[in-house]
This record gives sequence, structure tokens and C-alpha cells, in this order.
Amino acid sequence: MEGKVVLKVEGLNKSFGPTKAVVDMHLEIHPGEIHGLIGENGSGKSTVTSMIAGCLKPDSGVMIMNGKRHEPKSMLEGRASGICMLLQEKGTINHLTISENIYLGEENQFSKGGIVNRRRMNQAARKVLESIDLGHVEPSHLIDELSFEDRKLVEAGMAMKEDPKILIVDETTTALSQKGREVLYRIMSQMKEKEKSVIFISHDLDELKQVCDRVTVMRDGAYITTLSGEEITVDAMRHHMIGRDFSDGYYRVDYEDNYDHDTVMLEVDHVNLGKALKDVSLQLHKGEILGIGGLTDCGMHDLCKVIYGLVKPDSGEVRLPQKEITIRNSTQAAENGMGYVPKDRELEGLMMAASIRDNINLMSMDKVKKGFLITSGSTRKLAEEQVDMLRIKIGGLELPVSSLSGGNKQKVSIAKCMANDVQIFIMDCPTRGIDIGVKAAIYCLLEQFKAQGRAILMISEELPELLGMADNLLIMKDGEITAHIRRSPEVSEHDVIVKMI
Ligand SMILES: Nc1ncnc2c1ncn2[C@@H]1O[C@H](COP(=O)(O)OP(=O)(O)OP(=O)(O)O)[C@@H](O)[C@H]1O
Repeated sequence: MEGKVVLKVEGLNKSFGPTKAVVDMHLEIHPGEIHGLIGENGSGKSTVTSMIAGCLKPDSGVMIMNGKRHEPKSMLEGRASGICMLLQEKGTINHLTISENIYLGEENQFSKGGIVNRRRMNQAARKVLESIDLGHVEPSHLIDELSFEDRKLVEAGMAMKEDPKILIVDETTTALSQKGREVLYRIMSQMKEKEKSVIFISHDLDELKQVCDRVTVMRDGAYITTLSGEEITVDAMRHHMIGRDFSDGYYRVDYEDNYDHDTVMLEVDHVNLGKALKDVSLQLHKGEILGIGGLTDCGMHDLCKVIYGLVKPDSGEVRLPQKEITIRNSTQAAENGMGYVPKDRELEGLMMAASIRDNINLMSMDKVKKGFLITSGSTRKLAEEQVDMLRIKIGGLELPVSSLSGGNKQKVSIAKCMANDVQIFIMDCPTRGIDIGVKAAIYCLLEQFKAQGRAILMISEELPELLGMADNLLIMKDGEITAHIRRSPEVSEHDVIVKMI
């Protein structure tokens, strides 16, 4: 068996101040396998893989790669030893061209007398782009022009050009559409065919079951077990992650028509925005969960931004009929009881350098004011309530949000919204990167909000979530609303997919 191990991790430990992120972890990766690494948010998955990739230095423990000590002191050293990592968040650099990103630090291979031959570099980059189905993209353009999804695929192309022995895919697929996921799955199976290995981090248990040969479960920074072949079932993964059976249903079980059809809380009236949105109209009612689904570039994410006043439409209006207000900007939206959970938490949702307490309180300053004063007691109380409710794993309220794991950042983004008495929620992929326990808690909260007469617009790329939670589901395609599906146990995922593509 020893001969079949490409990477062996033994007794690995890593703490950040008082937080024990990884405790006596062990892991074995075989050549030619896709090895899932799972655990609840903050269980230590990214910390382990960051140490393997050389981004973090272990406090103690041993890593052996192909029989030799593996002690990378940087990500570059990790790469040199054959380990590449795709991160949860953006890993490309703005204001550089696509080819400059792909060949960052390697420009010398295209230079003569100190001058980089851009034509040759672009030609080489074009080949990388073709390998990830982005052959139509012009490598000399700025990377800023690409969508989040395409940037993730460029990163995958950058990693593959290194011909890695181990590819680490950290929660990347949740940010991708089905098409993007398929490109990534193809890359992963190419690795397998070449007897190379993939460490695959995901919260999507069905996806893990489909793609992984073995799955290692972590809990509270420690190794719990490794499942292989037939043992990889959704129930077994849930059980080991949480430490108990998880039998509660995820989604709403009611199918009644139980929202207030007579009270429109939000109205989108013939909105147009460039090529992204074409004559979009919708109404969101009191006590309604309105789902919007479609392929990632169908316009639904742009629609969220227009509704919350972050982007001004070319024509058309967003109104709050109960308040007789037309939304003109996001400040006005927030002041009038709207809350927005963006898809891209790093860019729009949170202030990374500010404390967890400040981020949670950000939208609720009026609520925590005593007279003209904001007391630290009241901001602490509000933040603590949210941290408890969403089970956010933190080392302390005063630590910066940047210190949190990916899923816990997303929870802070939701907590910020929840802390304020929001009446109209605009949620763009609210459960992206969130573990199953908290997902269930969020769905439960959405049901409570609905019962309290609040209104929720939920954009999602996960069909089961839309079908499971929405009273009404609008499907968007090429910037238009093309179908309206009412809540019913009869509707299948297949029925919806047919309308999306
Ligand atoms: N740079 C850091 N500073 C302080 N604490 C950190 C830092 N990085 C990680 N942590 C903490 O270490 C713990 C493990 O985090 P890690 O990112 O490894 O979890 P994860 O399992 O990948 O979570 P997720 O599924 O949410 O991405 C968390 O409590 C996190 O807050």
C-alpha cells in the first residue's frame, strides 16, 4: 500500500492564535484518484490543503511526497514539487491581460534581450484557453473583462499547464455553472487518466458521491474517517461530518398557496440593461419566496444589482409600492428595509479588514443606537446573537473577517443582512459554500421570515434549493424571463432544466 501513496500527511497541526485550525491530521493520497475532503465550515479543509500547497507553514507534523519529505516554504515551491491549487476566491490579478496572468513570472520564456514577445505569449495563452473551452476569448484582453466563472476556468488552465502531480480544487465548483463544472470535471478525469491525483473540496454531497474515489472527513480540525467506493453515500458523509444522523428534511414541506397575493412589496417594471436584461418585470409579494434560476450568464445576477440600486438600469423602474418609492441607489434600498446578500462576498459583501463585529453591525446602526450613541455593548450583543444563530465559527468578534473560512465569511454576509430588520431580502446564491447543517438552518430561517410576512427574492444556481423553497420560480434566459413555474410537488428538476437551456 505504501508504494501506492503519492502524498502522506502525518500528525499535522496548525493554529491561528487561539484557534486550533488543524489538529493531528493525517491523510493519504493515492496516484490516479479523486480524493474528496469534506467537513463543516471552518473544520480545517482549506488550512490542510494550504499547507500541502505551501501557502501555510505547519506548526508541526510531517508530509511525505513520493517517499521524500515535502516541506514547501511557499506556493511557488509547492508548484515546483508538483502541487497546484484552485482557490475558493479569485486567484487572478486585475488590470493584467489574460495572457499576462497565465504567464505571470514566466515571461522570460517569451523574451529576447529583455523584451517580451507578446505575440508569442498570446499564442501560447490561446492554447491554454482552448484547453478549457475558452478558445473564443482573446488572450490580449484584460482579465477584468471575464466573468467570475471564466476567471476560475483560466485559473484551472494555468494550473494544468504546470502538469501537476496533485491538483487541489477548493470549493471551486459552487461558483461555476453546469457548463463550467463540466470543464472542471473533464480536467479532473484527465488527471486521473494520467495517474495524477486530485484533492477535491466541496459541500455538494451528491457531486462528491459522483466524482470521488475516496472521501476523507474532517471535524473540528481533526481526521475522522476515509470512505471509499460504495461507502461514499450522502447519509454516511453527513453522519461523519456532523457526528450524528441528520434526518431532518432540508426544504419546506408545504405546497399551499400561502403568501399574500394582494400586497406587493417589490415591483420590477420593464427593466432593461444593455444586453444583460431585456424588459424584465416581476412582483414580489408579502410572505413570498420568489426564486430566480437560469444559467449563470442569464442575467439573474445583474438583476439583483439593479433591484438593490447598485446598478442603474437603462430604462424601467424598481419600486416599493407599499412605501410609494422608486429605488435609485443602494443607500435608499437599505434605508427602506431591503437587504442584499451578494454572490461575490469578497468584492461586494464584506469589508475584509474590518472586524466581524463591525461587519455584522454595518447595516444596523440605527438599531444599535442608544439616543445618539452607539454603545459597544449593543453592537456586541447584536453580533453575538447572529454568531450563535448562524453558528459562525470565529476566534473572536474583534478579529478581521479575512481570518474566517470561506463558508463562515458567507455566514457573516448573511448575518449582516439578518441583523437589520430587513423586510425584503435580495439573496444571490445565499448558500454558496455553506455546509449542510447551516444550509438547513438558513432554509428554516427563510420559512420563518416568510411566516412573518417578509418577502424573499432568491437567486440560485442550485435547482433543488429553488424547487425546495420557492413559492414561484422564474426562469431567465439571455436576459429575459422565459418561464414562470408555480410551487408544486409535481415539478421535477428535469422540467426546469428544459426551460433553462
Ligand atoms: N489566517 C487565519 N487567521 C485566523 N484564523 C484562521 C485563518 N485561516 C483560517 N482560520 C481559522 O481556522 C479554522 C479553519 O478554517 P478553514 O478555512 O481551514 O476551514 P474550511 O474547512 O476550509 O471551511 P469552509 O468550508 O468554510 O471553507 C477556522 O476557524 C478559521 O476561522
